[in-house]
Amino acid sequence: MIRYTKGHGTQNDFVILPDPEGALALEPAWVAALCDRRAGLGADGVLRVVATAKMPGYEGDASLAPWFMDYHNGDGSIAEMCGNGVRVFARYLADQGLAEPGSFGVATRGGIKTVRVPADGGDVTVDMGVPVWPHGAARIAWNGLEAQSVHVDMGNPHAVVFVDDVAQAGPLTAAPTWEPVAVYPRGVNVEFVAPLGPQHIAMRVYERGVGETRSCGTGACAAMIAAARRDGSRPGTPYTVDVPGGRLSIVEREDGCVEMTGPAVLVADGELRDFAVARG
Ligand SMILES: N[C@@H](CCC[C@H](N)C(=O)O)C(=O)O
Repeated sequence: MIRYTKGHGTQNDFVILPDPEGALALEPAWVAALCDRRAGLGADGVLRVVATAKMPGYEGDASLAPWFMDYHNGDGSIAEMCGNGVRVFARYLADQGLAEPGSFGVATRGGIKTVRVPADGGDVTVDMGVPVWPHGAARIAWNGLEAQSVHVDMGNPHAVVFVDDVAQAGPLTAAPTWEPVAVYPRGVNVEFVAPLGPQHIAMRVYERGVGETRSCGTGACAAMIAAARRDGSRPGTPYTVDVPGGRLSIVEREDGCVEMTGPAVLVADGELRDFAVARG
């Protein structure tokens, strides 16, 4: 039996799989079956909890971040970073006694992220590092519409499209396309961003490897950076990003790092049966 915990950050939901020895082989089809909302547990992605020292290919200093967040999208593909995921992962480590509440490092494919987990169960903050902006631009097409995007790299790629109202994005049931194709050789997450007030934006997202989700932490940071550049805001100016699943507070610090704060909730613990059999 494989133990799991289910959690979410602003309704971007994850199955957390503790695997300290790195013994589980997460085949893409198995991950996709687990994340299937009818035949599986259902989730936007999987967070495997592996001791950093046991993570093949990881070359960083495991003493700085003893736990590695092995993130997989709901379709089984692997992404470099997940901003909501790392906050939920940090909550899990503190909840399980694998890390002391307070400030600690989490190893990810996008480098070590420093998180702050309050002991009282309050919102979790993550230092997302320095965004790369602008990193090219593309013409995004979706639902018969087209617009120019701003590319912001948060460790993973984001195309931010400004609209007057996020409802204009329409039903995001199919992946947006882009031209020139070479701008995003590994695919891209597309954020639709509309103003709500001073330093306050709304965002909907079509996530690479998932589809439309209720929130995306790296996407919210990319949206905030694109909006702050467009507004001419100075570092240190806090922004509020409303997503369908809740609210995130984001600030670009004076040192250039982006800090994101929001809820990180654990909702259930359980044991998995054999999904290969259950699905067949
Ligand atoms: N939901 C995540 C982002 C997950 C990865 C993304 N779909 C990608 O493929 O880059 C977040 O909260 O950042």
